[in-house]
Amino acid sequence: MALTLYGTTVCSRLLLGTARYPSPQDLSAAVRQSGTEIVTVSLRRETAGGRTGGAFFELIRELGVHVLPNTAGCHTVSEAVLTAKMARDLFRTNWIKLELIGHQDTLQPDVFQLVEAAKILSDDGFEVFPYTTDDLVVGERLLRAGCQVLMPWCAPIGSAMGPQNIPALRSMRAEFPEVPLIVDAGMGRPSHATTMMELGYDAVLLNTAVSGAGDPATMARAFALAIEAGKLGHDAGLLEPRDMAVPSTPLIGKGVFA
Ligand SMILES: CC(=O)[C@@H](O)[C@H](O)COP(=O)(O)O
Repeated sequence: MALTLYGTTVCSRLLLGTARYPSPQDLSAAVRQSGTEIVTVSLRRETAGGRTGGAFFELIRELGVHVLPNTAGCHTVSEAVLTAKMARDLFRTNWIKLELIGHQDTLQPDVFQLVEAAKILSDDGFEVFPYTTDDLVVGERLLRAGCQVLMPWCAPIGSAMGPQNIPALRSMRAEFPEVPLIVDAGMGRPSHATTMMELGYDAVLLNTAVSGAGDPATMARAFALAIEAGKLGHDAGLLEPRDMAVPSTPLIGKGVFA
C-alpha cells in the first residue's frame, strides 16, 4: 500500500495543503487527523490564522512531516524558479510543487511555461511535482523535462467541484501506468477523492475542502478514510457496469415448493 515519490516512501496517500485554516491549531489538528505524511506549503500565500514568515514555517517544521514547498501564485518561469530556490534553502529539500498560473479566473496552469520551468528546475537537481492539466501531450513533455510525478487537476483550485473530466483523467492513468499520478485541486467532498482512487490514481492533494470545512480536523479524517476506501476498492478489482441485470443468486435445479 506504500507510495514512493522520488525515492521517499510514505503510507498515507493524502497530501494536504496548509493555507487558509482558521487557526494554527486547526491546521495541526487536521494534519494529525488526516495521517498525512506530506504537506504542501506556499512561500508566497496567506498562512494559517495570520501566522506569517518564520512563525508559520516553524509551525510546519513542528508537524514532523515531509514538506513539499509550492510556487503558488507564480505567473512566470523566472518567478517560479526563484521561489523554488528560496524554498530549497528554507526547507532543505529538493522537492518542489511547481505551480505556474496561466489564467486569472480558472487558475489553470500555463502548461507552456510549466514545461520550461520543469526542465530548468530538474536540470538544477530539483524533484519536480508539476501541477498540470489532464493533457496527455503536456504530461509526456513534463516527463521528458525530468519530472517523475504528474499532478493533473481535477477542477479549478478552490472550486470544490470534484472531477470534471473523468474520461481525460482515466486516459492519463492509462497512458502513464508507471508514473505516480497525484490528482490535485478542486476536490470538494471525500467521495470525489474516492472516485479518483478508484480510477487508479496514486494519491490526492487537497487544501480548501479541509481548511474551509466547519470542522477541518474531522474533514481531514473523512478524506483520509475515503482515499483508503477508494484505493482498497481499486486494488480489489472493481466490476465494470453493465447494461442488463445479472441475477446475483444463480438458480440451480427447481425450488422444493415448485
Ligand atoms: C495548496 C495547494 O497546493 C493548492 O494550490 C492546491 O492546488 C489545492 O487546491 P484546493 O484548495 O482546491 O484543494
